[in-house]
Amino acid sequence: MNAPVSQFVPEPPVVAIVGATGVVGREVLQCLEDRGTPVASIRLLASARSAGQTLSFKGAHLPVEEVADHQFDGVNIVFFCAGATVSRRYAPVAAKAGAVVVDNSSAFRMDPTVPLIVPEANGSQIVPHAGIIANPNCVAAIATVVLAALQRCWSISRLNLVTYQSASGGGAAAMDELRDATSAKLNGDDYAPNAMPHPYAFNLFSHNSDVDGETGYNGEELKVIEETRRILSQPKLPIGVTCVRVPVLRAHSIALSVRFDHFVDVEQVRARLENAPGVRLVDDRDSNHFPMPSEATGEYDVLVGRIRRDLGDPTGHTIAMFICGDQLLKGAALNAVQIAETLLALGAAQEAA
Ligand SMILES: NC(=O)C1=CN([C@@H]2O[C@H](COP(=O)(O)OP(=O)(O)OC[C@H]3O[C@@H](n4cnc5c(N)ncnc54)[C@H](OP(=O)(O)O)[C@@H]3O)[C@@H](O)[C@H]2O)C=CC1
Ligand SMILES: N[C@@H](CC(=O)OP(=O)(O)O)C(=O)O
Repeated sequence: MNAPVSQFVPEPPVVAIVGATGVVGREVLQCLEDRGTPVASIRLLASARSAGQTLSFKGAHLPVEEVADHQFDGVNIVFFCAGATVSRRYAPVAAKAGAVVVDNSSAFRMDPTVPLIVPEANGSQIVPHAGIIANPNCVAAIATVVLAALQRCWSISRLNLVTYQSASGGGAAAMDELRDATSAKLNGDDYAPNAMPHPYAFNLFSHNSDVDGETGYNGEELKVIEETRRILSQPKLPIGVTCVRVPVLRAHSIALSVRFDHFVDVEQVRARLENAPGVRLVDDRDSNHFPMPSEATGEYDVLVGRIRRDLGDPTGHTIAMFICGDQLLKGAALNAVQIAETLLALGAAQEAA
């Protein structure tokens, strides 16, 4: 699939966001502004439904236009945030026009010619002239920030994850549904689920992706397994995972058990994570204060705590922990912007050489 563009990304680049009106697209725009990422100009693209709207960037009101092939002419970096179907249709067009594509969808993540990147884990795999770079599934992205830090010290032999995924993982429509269904329930009104398959207010349910009839795993779980293996470069790593949708508006949580090849001291794990890039320790046993979605929301770092030996493994080789990350940021927009910033740094280094 990948036909790498030949030139380096210039600084400041011309940027486009496809799906700019969605929850991820809006966060990409906000991240670019908040981080002061160099940008020459920005083209905001979405479906015909949103053409004519405006979004604000650094105090200016920028128009949203309908995506079309010609919109990628002269663009250096395109963030795709509009789902796999749109990425499959337009990402090759953008790459062919000379842009580097940072794709938030699942369309190309398992294509061996497309790098699948979490900068803290495998950022060194970013090549300055890649045509398409894939941004992972949000659970895989958040988990691998923590796992890569551990993997650099100790070899990992097995993983088990249980997720508690927020409405924001389902996009703007799922967030609206959680708000509206909760308000209806509190008012004693009926509410028919629409964006989600089950009642969302004061309830939780197995992740809303399709279930594979043979394995019993749903699509989200299979993505977490495949993508985590790929990012960690451990293609056969045994991983068990159960993904659950919970009535939290924003930020995903993960109960994670990591089995190592040998005995690892809990304090060493804590010390390692305390100094890991993109990670913040929230691990206060005395006050029972551990990671929570309410405290992860809006944060760039992944919060980690409840670090303890997993008593379910009689060998003592397994460490359990609890993680919360704002998946609209580290699981999507922030990760994508970090990839773009790395491309700019590589281009600048090349120019200086
Ligand atoms: N939400 C999350 O936590 C994460 C999401 N992702 C990925 O990011 C992508 C976007 O998700 P999210 O922001 O949550 O979704 P939203 O539903 O909030 O937004 C979807 C966006 O895509 C646009 N869009 C839809 N159809 C088309 C089309 N035919 N042509 C052009 N634009 C279109 C919409 O535009 P319009 O307003 O005009 O309808 C809107 O801007 C998906 O690929 C998702 O898998 C990845 C990691 C995490
Ligand atoms: N992982 C998101 C859904 C999503 O956007 O997944 P992906 O980017 O892997 O298609 C969720 O919470 O449901």
